Amino acid sequence: MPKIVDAKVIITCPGRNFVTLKITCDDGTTGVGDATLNGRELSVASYLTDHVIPCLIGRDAHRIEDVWQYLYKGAYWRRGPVTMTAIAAVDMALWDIKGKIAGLPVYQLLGGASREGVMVYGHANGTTIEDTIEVALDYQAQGYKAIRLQCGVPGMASTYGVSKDKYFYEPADADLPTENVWNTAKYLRVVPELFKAAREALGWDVHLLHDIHHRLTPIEAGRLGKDLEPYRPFWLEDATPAENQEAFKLIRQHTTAPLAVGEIFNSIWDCKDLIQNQLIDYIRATVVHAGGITHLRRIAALADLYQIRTGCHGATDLSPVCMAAALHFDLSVPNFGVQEYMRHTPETDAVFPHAYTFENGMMHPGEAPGLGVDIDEELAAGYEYNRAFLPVNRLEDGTMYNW
Ligand SMILES: O=C(O)[C@@H](O)[C@@H](O)[C@H](O)[C@H](O)CO
Ligand SMILES: [Mg+2]
Repeated sequence: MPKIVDAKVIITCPGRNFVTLKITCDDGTTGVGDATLNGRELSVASYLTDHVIPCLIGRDAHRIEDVWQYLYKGAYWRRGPVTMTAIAAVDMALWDIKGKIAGLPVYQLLGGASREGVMVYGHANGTTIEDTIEVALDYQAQGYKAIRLQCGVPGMASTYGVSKDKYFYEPADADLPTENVWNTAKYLRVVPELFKAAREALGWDVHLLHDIHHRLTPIEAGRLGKDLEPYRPFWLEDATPAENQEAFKLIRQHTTAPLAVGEIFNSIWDCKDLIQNQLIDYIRATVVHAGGITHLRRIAALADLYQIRTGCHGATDLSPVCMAAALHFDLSVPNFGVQEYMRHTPETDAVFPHAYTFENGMMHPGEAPGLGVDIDEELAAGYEYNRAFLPVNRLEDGTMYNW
């Protein structure tokens, strides 16, 4: 059996911070796992270094399920983004090792391909509706079958999802949290206009998505969903903060717009009621923040009972290691919906050489044994950690709000 003899945490910052766990076995096989938690990277690095790695040394790397249960139940303090991101990194690395030793890409170990490729969605954003449509047309020309639309809000200095750079969106933009300002009424006026213009420019053969980013009350989300129904949104994401899973009942009473939630969920318990009461249509939990491939498969299996599909988070603050693992999961899971794909910069891609490919709106993890991704430690060492916080958000009167 491949015994774990070493494990280390690599922190690198090729334009943004990434945390990677690398596990080494006595036969020399190594595996990598993404452990990046945007704005809280060092918490996960410490959890791994100080509390997880000492317990890994000497264990059988093939015992993925037992290691998962050991790290989950053995922590006593269960769940939470830091704990579950650390467990996810170990899980990804062990699947990587198992695939390499078996000489198979991880998707083959998960039951093989259930489809020819993974449909992904890109991010079209712009200060104005016109700017956003222009970028969306470019994504359509690149072959994307699904495009997320986020535009600026007249009268607001900034809003979620709109960046200076139209193709690379990194919200963690300062050494201390940037203060954003929010006005729901202004936002609710512009989004229906955006979707109307998008359907006129892009037609009906492309999926259009939108991320509300936790900023509406349930009834406001019901209002927006109703306003967007004529434009057939593929989904409305994070319509309202999901700590109260019941809140989605109120949204469901008012709109048939499909709902997607879950990128900030870290376990099946966060989404169990949403799934069992069919309050959502897509579950966005990810490999890196929801306990790895092992746990995400359980979430997807529960969702499948209720015809809910996967729509994994895939922002640039999830590293190429997570993207590779996600694509193996996406290729195999029966109730796949769509995969978010915010391209990484060439700088990041150079640090994380990978086998996955993009072509004509679809992605594939490749046939390399394991996850088909690695970290170039020499290159990584050249990028010092650079503290960066996600912004905070306030209403115009100064009231703290959801970012
Ligand atoms: O759907 C998304 O991709 C967003 O919600 C993310 O950009 C999110 O804001 C970041 O991943 C937070 O780090
Ligand atoms: Mg989101």
